[in-house]
Amino acid sequence: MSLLPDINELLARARADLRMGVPVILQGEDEAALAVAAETLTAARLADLRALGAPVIAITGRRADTLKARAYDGDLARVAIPGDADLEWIRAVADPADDLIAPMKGPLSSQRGGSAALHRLAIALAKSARLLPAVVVVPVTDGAGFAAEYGLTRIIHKLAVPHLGARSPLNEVVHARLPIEASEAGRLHIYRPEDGAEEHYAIEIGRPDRAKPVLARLHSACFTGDVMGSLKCDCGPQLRAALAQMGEEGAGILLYLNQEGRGIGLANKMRAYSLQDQGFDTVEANHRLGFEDDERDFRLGADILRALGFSAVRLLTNNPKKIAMMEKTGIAVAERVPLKVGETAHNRGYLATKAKKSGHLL
Ligand SMILES: Nc1nc2c(ncn2[C@@H]2O[C@H](COP(=O)(O)OP(=O)(O)OP(=O)(O)O)[C@@H](O)[C@H]2O)c(=O)[nH]1
Ligand SMILES: [Zn+2]
Repeated sequence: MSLLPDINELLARARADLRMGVPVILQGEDEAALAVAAETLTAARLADLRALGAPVIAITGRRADTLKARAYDGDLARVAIPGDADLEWIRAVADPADDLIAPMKGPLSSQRGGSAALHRLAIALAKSARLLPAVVVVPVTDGAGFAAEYGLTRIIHKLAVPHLGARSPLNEVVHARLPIEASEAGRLHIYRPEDGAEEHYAIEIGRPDRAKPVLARLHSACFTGDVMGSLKCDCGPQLRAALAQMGEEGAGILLYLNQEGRGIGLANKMRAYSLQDQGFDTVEANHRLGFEDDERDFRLGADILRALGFSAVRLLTNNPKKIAMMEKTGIAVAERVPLKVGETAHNRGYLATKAKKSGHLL
């Protein structure tokens, strides 16, 4: 029946539900659970979750490290929510904002034994909804019945898992001429993924020869740097320098990938900035929030280049991971073109951390 939403559509709906604070049913082989993102949980919903059973808060191994909670499941921990814990307690487990001024009291007790598969799915969904990776989970006996009774989105674990690790096919929606400062011969292409996630853009300068390596840049969205002129990073100057070089050469392709904050979203990036003001560097801040250093998937850049007809690039970057990923996904990197612009007194430490911890080339 084509009118029923498929798994991609249900996942998109679940992401929206989690962002709104609406519970989602996660369905395993012979177990089911109700999941609500810690960040959007309300006191009324917490009370109703408690009426169903003993909820836990699922957090990543990274966040568990910071909180000194045991991560028996390796990549994640299922932390028991004490009977007298309120919403503030849950927020403090999820969000490191007040880790230093109001450290969590008492040891956190993690669940061991049983399956953590639904909790892992819950965290993956929260990350893909660009929320803090912390989800309150409580078992329910009849997942299908519960979902039907309350009109909740129900995600079948075994159908969802292959989609979370994979990237969705991207389709070009439209392209149009866009003269820009760097070149009057600009053209903007819009790509929309089939899973309802963020759209990505490609700016083509001139008409690059598809048979030759094209001057290319994979730029990750940075609202603060690209638009506001932030001095904390080098994104704005890199964006403009890349376009300027393409304009001078008369040809090039800049992919503007909507992977704000290295894939954690703008709200989480601002949480990371707030931690940086407490003295943590860019990598430590991501870890305290429960994220990896870099949550981006550069393969989608290769997908767009291929869709545009390119198979080889001269890549404007200082990031060896971008080069490795291009090569791995079948786009040849004929040359690395360094992009060193925009160092300021405010971002010197950030750039040094990227060089030291993330392997960026100087
Ligand atoms: N999480 C997080 N993201 C940041 C921070 N500073 C900048 N960003 C994001 O980092 C990304 C910058 O990516 P790119 O310009 O592709 O930079 P790169 O990976 O260093 O690689 P090259 O510039 O190609 O050498 C953007 O998505 C920014 O929003 C930060 O402190 N924390
Ligand atoms: Zn930036």
